[in-house]
Amino acid sequence: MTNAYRIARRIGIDAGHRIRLHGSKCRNLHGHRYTIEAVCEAEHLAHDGEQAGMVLDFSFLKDEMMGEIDAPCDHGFIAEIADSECLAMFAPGGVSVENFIHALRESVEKDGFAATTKTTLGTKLYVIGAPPTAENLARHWFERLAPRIAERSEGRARLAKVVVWETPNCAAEWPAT
Ligand SMILES: Nc1nc2c(c(=O)[nH]1)N=C([C@H](O)[C@H](O)COP(=O)(O)OP(=O)(O)OP(=O)(O)O)CN2
Repeated sequence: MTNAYRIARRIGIDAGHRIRLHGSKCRNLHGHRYTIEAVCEAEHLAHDGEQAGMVLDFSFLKDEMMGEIDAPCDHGFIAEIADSECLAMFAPGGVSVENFIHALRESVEKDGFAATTKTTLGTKLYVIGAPPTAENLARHWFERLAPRIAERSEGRARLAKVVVWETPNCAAEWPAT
């Protein structure tokens, strides 16, 4: 086993979602206080400069988590692109539901997600390509954050995993370690 330093940082967001095909209560529109943890590791600490002695400055890690997760999702609604009944509720006046969902689908196919506030009531909407379970969100946010961590640490650190707690008792992580 290779020795490495590991750091972890958590943020919390509030967001709504539903699990479209769930057989029970999670089909309902509901919300969670999500806790998201990002774990980063490096074989070597920075030798000099403002990050000397660090894998990655905790504040840099927070900046990236806030940009990729908090800004588009906090106090928003996280939906699956296949959940057209749910997405239809967010279509703003003057735009057909078909066109609204088509534009979201194009973004999801191109970028892996769609984020918009051009919705009914200006509600923050974040759309991904899979059901918004803790497992899929952990993988999605891992894929969003990983390149940011590499860049912010000038290649020294890598994202090891993302853990998403949906409730204080239930968590999923990607990748399994
Ligand atoms: N493996 C998964 N199972 C479930 C997920 C998930 O993302 N991954 N999500 C849900 C629902 O979203 C639900 O809101 C959470 O389910 P549950 O644990 O049953 O909710 P509780 O309110 O009972 O949780 P407590 O921690 O006991 O308050 C369902 N399953």
